[in-house]
Formats: sequence, structure tokens, C-alpha cells
Amino acid sequence: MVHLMSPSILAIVLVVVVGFLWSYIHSRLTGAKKQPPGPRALPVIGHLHLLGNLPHQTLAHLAKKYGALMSLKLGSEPTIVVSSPEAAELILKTHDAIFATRPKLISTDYIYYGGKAVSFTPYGSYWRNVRKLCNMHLLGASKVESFAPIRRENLEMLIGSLRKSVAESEVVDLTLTLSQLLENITYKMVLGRNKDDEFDIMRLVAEGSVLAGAFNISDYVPYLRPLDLQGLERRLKAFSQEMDKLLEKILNEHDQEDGKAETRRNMNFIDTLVSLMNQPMNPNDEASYLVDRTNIKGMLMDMVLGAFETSATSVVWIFSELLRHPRVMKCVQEELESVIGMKRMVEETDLTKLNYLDMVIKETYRLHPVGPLLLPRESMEDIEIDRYHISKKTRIIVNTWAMGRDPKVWSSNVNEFLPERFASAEIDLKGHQFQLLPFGSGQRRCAGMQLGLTTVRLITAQLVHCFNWELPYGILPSDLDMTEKSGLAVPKANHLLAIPTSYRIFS
Ligand code: HEM
Repeated sequence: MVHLMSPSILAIVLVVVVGFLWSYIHSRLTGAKKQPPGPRALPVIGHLHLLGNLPHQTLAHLAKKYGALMSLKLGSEPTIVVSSPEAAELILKTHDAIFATRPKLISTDYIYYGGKAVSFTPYGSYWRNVRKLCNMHLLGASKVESFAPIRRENLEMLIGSLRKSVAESEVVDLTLTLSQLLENITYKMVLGRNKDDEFDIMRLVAEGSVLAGAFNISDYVPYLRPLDLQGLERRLKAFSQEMDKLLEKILNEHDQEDGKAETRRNMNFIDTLVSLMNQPMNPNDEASYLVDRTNIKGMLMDMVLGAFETSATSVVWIFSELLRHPRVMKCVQEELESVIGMKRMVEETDLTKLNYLDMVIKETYRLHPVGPLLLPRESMEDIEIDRYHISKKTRIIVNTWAMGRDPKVWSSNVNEFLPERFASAEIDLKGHQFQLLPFGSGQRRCAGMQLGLTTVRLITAQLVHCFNWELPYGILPSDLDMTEKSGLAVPKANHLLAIPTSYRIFS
């Protein structure tokens, strides 16, 4: 037979046979290194076409078939999706040190000054220093407390305007109202300004949120980057130039204030960071970095984008569930009546006593985590997890949305909104129990949890304490639309409308 073949055909046959044998022997030799199961990938795009508009939902659906550790290829990026508390514990706790970095994304260069902030900065000594600086100077308990007057003042204004709505039987767009409230609080706290000052911060931050949350195909199929098919890089460039100009202007004003900021009683984030300029981020670390203008700007971006949308989205989901469940709304009001009474407003020092409200917030985060896939991580070494091999530089997506809706974790009433399920369970929000991870877990857990939770608890408590609420236009609680929309945080798709029917405090 062989002598009948031409040399070129013989060469092709040899290549095919050797290739086949090589892949057979390789797969036998690496049999112990099997990958987690996953669907068959398409050339070039891998599984990108499967993700859809709400990837957390699609991935939860796929995990039912392929399991709690599922392999995907997103473009050219090998990815593992984690969908059970047990698997999440292995990644975020047992092997946290291996999975503590973030993948490099194009938006990081433009929004976070090339990884000079915290959230998308690769793991390493710079990240440890900058995170420590945030914990010590910006997001620690005493700093959170120092912003209480800003929260109080803005909430008082909102309550005043809602009392007018009661008098006029007006329908309130709660999504818009809460987002404006959180904008005002965030700008004052981070930048020390009101949003109606000379700068158009609101529009810029809204664009930054969209761009930070956008899914950029060039991150997954890098050779498409020069084409910029979605026009995102063009928008990122324009955003970063405009934002930088604005931050420079604010920083220059601080330079001209000549130390006055340091004497202010409640220094906002920009005052605090400028007062640390040229000092070591962490004096106790040998590899300490000096605070400079670029990392100040990066951190300010992290604080603005981290604080505003997450908190506003959280309160909208909590309120939506309360309006859908009048029984639960009544229980929260009864708790407020018994702990605080009806002669004064809720204060921040009351918040730790509101156990039922805490259960309502946990139950809302179980069903509506605002970061359903946390922020992506990446493996820094090859590792075996649960008999599967995960190679270095694999992306890790933790699907907390899937875990929150898994009947194996929460029993058959998983789809019911039932805050009482937390009455006997020792589950906190700090990422110690892996079935509930709204703020993530491990070293990359949310840096602003205390600030975020204080704000979310206070706003919810005050609005429920001060007013009775109803849905407008005869909408039945069970008919309230709860569709999600994608974004940096995952908000409710349609604005939440409600009527404050009466003011409840008698002063
Ligand atoms: C209630 C509101 C909030 C929620 C639900 C939330 C949620 C999250 C989540 C899920 C992560 C990813 C954690 C992980 O990958 O394991 C995260 C990270 C982060 N959050 Fe928050 N967040 C909130 C408020 C805030 C606030 C108020 C700030 C700051 C002002 C903030 C700053 C950050 C930062 C800097 C990171 C990155 C941490 C790192 O990579 O080291 N967050 N947040």
C-alpha cells in the first residue's frame, strides 16, 4: 500500500497519525489533570455567544447541567464558573492566596489609571498598600461615622420633599429619588462638592459606571481590539480625558486652599488623600509606595463608582421586595415602632438594634445580589481543586446569584421572600458563610462594606419608619415587575414607582 502513496500524502498521513497518537498519549498522561466539565466551545469566540444579556442567569442555568465547577472559554480566556457554596469556599477561602488577583481589563487602564486604584489592581505589594490605605484612612469605622451628618442632612431633605408628595398624593419615582440621594451623599463624601456645582460630575460618573460594567469583546478576543467593534475604547478614551481634567481641577483647588482642608472637622476623601500626599501608603511595609496624584485619582474613581450605584441599587431592591410583601413591610414598621418609637427619627446608633430589618436586607441580597458574579478573579498558579486541574491565568467567576436561588442550599421555598429564614441561621454578610456573599469574601472582599451597609440600612429604616407606602395605579403587590437589567451593579430594569400615603412620625 505504502509504496503507492505520493511522498506528500504520506507526510500528511504521518502528521495526522502522529498528532492523534500525541493527543491520545498526552490526554492519558494528563488524565489526573482533567478540567471541570463544560459545554462544547466554538472556535474563536468559545462560549461568548452563550452569555446573553444577564450572564449570571445563563450561567446558573448551565451550571445545573455541568456542575458547581464549570469550564468555559470566553474568547481566548479559559474560565471557571463557581456555583456552589462548597466550591466558593475552596476558591475564596482555602486557596484565596492563589485566586487573589484580577484579570487585566482594557477599562482598568482608562478608568482606574492603569491599576492605580484598588478594585481592578493586580494582587501584589502595591495592591496590599493601597488597600491598607483605604481601610485605614477612607473606609474604617471612624471615617464612616464621620460622614453621618452628610447622610442625615441629605435624608432630612428627602423626607421633607416626600412629605410634600404625601400632601399632594403624588407618585414618587423611587429609583430616581434614591439614585439622586446617593449621588448627593457620594459627591459630598468623596469630592466634597454638591452635584449642582460647576462640574457636570453626574453625567461623567454615569458614563464611568456604564463603561466599567460593559462587556468588552476585545478583552476576550484581543486581536479584535484595533477594530473596537463596540466603540467602547473610543468612549473610554474620551471619558478618561474628561474625568482627568475634572479631577485635576478639583486637586488644583485643594492645592490653592493651602492646608485649610486639613483643619476641616470632617475631611472628605479628597481632603484626606491630599493630606497624605508624598507620604508612604503604609509606613510599616518595606515596599511602601508614596501617595501621588495618580493614585489619588485612581482611588477617587474607585470610591465614587464603588459607593454610588451599589448602594442605590440595593435600596431599590429592598424597597421592591417590601412593596411586594406588605406583611414584611408591616413587620419592619412594628420593629421600628418598638425599638425607636414614633416620636423621633431613626438614628445611626439605632441600626444595630434592628434585627428584623437586618434579616430583610440579607433576604434581599440572597435574591438580588447587586454584584451577582462578584468581580472576576484570576489564578496565579496551576492548582488542583476538587480533583480538577485549574491552570495559571484562568479567570474565575463566582456566581452568587446561582447560590442564592439553589433549593439544595435554601430548601424548596427558595423562591419565596422569607426574611425569617435568617432568624435561626448564623449567617452574616462578611463572607464567612459561603451561601450568602453579597460583598464577596477573602482578601478581595468589598472594601466599603461598612460604609455601604450603614447607608443602605439607614435609608431603608428612615423611609419605612416615616411613611406608609403603596403601589400606584392599582398594581397588585404580586404583579410588581422584578426584571433585572445588566450594569456595573444589576439594577431593576424598570423604575420603582410608589406612593407615600401618610407621614407616621408625630413630633
Ligand atoms: C452596599 C453596597 C455595596 C455592595 C453590595 C458591594 C459589593 C461589592 C462586591 C461584590 C465586590 C467584589 C468582591 C469580590 O470580588 O470578592 C466589591 C468590591 C469592592 N468594593 Fe464594594 N460594594 C458596596 C459598596 C461599596 C462602597 C460604599 C465602596 C467604597 C466607597 C466600595 C468599594 C469597593 C472596592 C474598593 C472593592 C474592590 C476590593 C478589592 O479588589 O480589593 N464598595 N464590592
